[in-house]
Amino acid sequence: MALLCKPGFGATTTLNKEFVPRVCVGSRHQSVVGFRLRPFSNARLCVRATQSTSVSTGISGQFAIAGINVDAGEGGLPVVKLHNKQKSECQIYLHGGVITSWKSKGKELLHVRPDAVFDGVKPISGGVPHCFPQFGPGAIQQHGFARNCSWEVVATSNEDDTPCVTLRLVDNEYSRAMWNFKFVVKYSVWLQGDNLCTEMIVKNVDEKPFSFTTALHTYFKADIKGVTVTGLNGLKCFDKDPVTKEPVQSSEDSLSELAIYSWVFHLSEVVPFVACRWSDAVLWNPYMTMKLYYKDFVCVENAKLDPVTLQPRDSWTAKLTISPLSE
Ligand SMILES: O=P(O)(O)OC[C@H]1O[C@@H](O)[C@H](O)[C@@H](O)[C@@H]1O
Repeated sequence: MALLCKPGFGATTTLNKEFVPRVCVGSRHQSVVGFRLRPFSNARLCVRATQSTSVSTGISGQFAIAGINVDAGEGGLPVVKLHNKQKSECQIYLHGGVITSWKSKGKELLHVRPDAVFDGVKPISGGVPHCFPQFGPGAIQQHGFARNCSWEVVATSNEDDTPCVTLRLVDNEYSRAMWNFKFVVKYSVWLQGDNLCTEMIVKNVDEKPFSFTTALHTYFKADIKGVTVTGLNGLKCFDKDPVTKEPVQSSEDSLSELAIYSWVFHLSEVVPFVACRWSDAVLWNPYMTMKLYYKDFVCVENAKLDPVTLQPRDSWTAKLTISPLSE
């Protein structure tokens, strides 16, 4: 299943037959997909995103401070761990700059695929991987190279029990061989109360313009038999499910709040939402192409699918806050 949703593009839905997996959005697809999809009011995870025009992270400080540790993780790869007094925790691997774990009050909310490799070469499949500078297939490798490059820590802070780390990725020989541009991406991850927050800033430090597409390809832990994703109503959808026979959505609206209802999240209450630079959403589950383990997660991805063009010295910023909603 792959469903790409964009705000404000009119009333039609385009179906693309190239891809095998299936769509599961709400109960309308019940008969197509062959499993039951139902919302659970006591089980909700809200994905919200906020817009920012600022290019400053406002973060400074030493690396090893209270609330922030670095360890050797799987495969001996360096992993940064954040925790706060509200019992939120997360882990970010420098390989790929990927958040592999986010726990709220002891409950894991992200999913790392069982076939994920931690060899420092291939991308780590799961958690919150980057797709940059290309989302999906295209001129360079699928989902770009940022997810299999080594990011560096450039700042840490922990003010008001808000542990934060800022990672940086800059062009190198490997990236320039595929995508011949000089760039800097800064990616900050922090825990604010129960929320997991990120800010991504892409800066053009070249002398020529460049364009990119990008996404945070988030894998949420979920029992696929009991999951519903809401917030996609009214968006134009590009549906890669060859089985779907009719448009998935029909009217115009804007991408606002996305919420995931699943057995796994024993959570409730909606969090307010503000529109974002992550203007698009991608809903994906591999279904039978990964038949051993498609049941345990749903990807709800925050994306920018229309290319962003940056002139020299310009930057682009997008923020995301993911809020578990307590009972
Ligand atoms: O398998 P990858 O490269 O990690 O990407 C995961 C999936 O990402 C989705 O967004 C794509 O629609 C799929 O085609 C792809 O398989």
